[in-house]
Amino acid sequence: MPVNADTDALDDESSPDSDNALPINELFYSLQGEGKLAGVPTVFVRTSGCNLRCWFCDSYHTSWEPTHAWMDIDDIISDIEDHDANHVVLTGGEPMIHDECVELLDRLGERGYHTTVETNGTIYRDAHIDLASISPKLQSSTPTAECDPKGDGDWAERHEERRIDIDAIAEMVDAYSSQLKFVVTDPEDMAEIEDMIARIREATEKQIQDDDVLLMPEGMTRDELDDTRETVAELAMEYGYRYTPRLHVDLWNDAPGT
Ligand SMILES: C[S@@+](CC[C@H](N)C(=O)[O-])C[C@H]1O[C@@H](n2cnc3c(N)ncnc32)[C@H](O)[C@@H]1O
Ligand SMILES: Nc1nc2[nH]cc(C(=O)O)c2c(=O)[nH]1
Ligand code: SF4
Ligand SMILES: [Mg+2]
Repeated sequence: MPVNADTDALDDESSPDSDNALPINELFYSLQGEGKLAGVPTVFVRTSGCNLRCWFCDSYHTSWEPTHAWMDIDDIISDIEDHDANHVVLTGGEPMIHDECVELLDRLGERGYHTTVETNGTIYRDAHIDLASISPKLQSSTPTAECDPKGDGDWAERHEERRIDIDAIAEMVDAYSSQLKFVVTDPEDMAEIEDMIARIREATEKQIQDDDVLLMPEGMTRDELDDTRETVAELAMEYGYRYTPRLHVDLWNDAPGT
């Protein structure tokens, strides 16, 4: 049976038919919308289940109310191969909570795919990863009662305890090419970002360049991004970090499968 690193991660009691399966919320072909590879045609594999609960999570049905079908790794690879792309993004939810993501990534690597993993940086795994796209979660992501989409703040304490593991982030930075992609909700986030980058730099053997650090405006829809993107672009110029758009939101708003 697949083992999840976190028992809160999957609320659904359904179980897979085989040992080599992952809970998949969606699999689709689009353009990479975020980060250094924005614009590259990519197949997205979205696992279900997360060890955190950001109030703003744009993938609500992988975290707050996880839904999925179990898919054998063979079938996931076969669906990926139906698309004419050599980039694959493994995302979620939090893909690294699942042991089986290692086999999927290694098999994609053997087939010559470029793999990006979108991760919150709390769990390190040794796997074929061409780009670790690490998005450490700031205090402003915590689902307090005022912003919790379920309205009760029940997850605030667990989220706060788990959201940062500097050693896990440093291990990823040492092992893989990486980018650090911070969701910015407000200029006040910058102090925490600066502090976190200093702590990660101290913990790694690698040089983290300023343009490996990306600021991404918070916003699930074009309207929401209209309120945040310019401020975040100006913060990127002020601090010398890189700005990343949310190209898929600019192009397709919050349409499913984009
Ligand atoms: C849904 S998460 C899945 C991967 C992993 N759990 C993580 O958080 O990095 C994919 C990416 O979307 C970002 N994200 C989620 N909700 C967002 C929002 N409302 N605005 C901007 N970025 C968001 C995350 O920070 C992450 O970089
Ligand atoms: N087009 C597109 N690009 C993305 N890059 C990271 C995404 C994610 O949800 O992890 C994402 C996504 O959901 N869509
Ligand atoms: S860590 Fe990622 S998937 Fe989990 S709640 Fe936050 S944004 Fe959503
Ligand atoms: Mg997304």
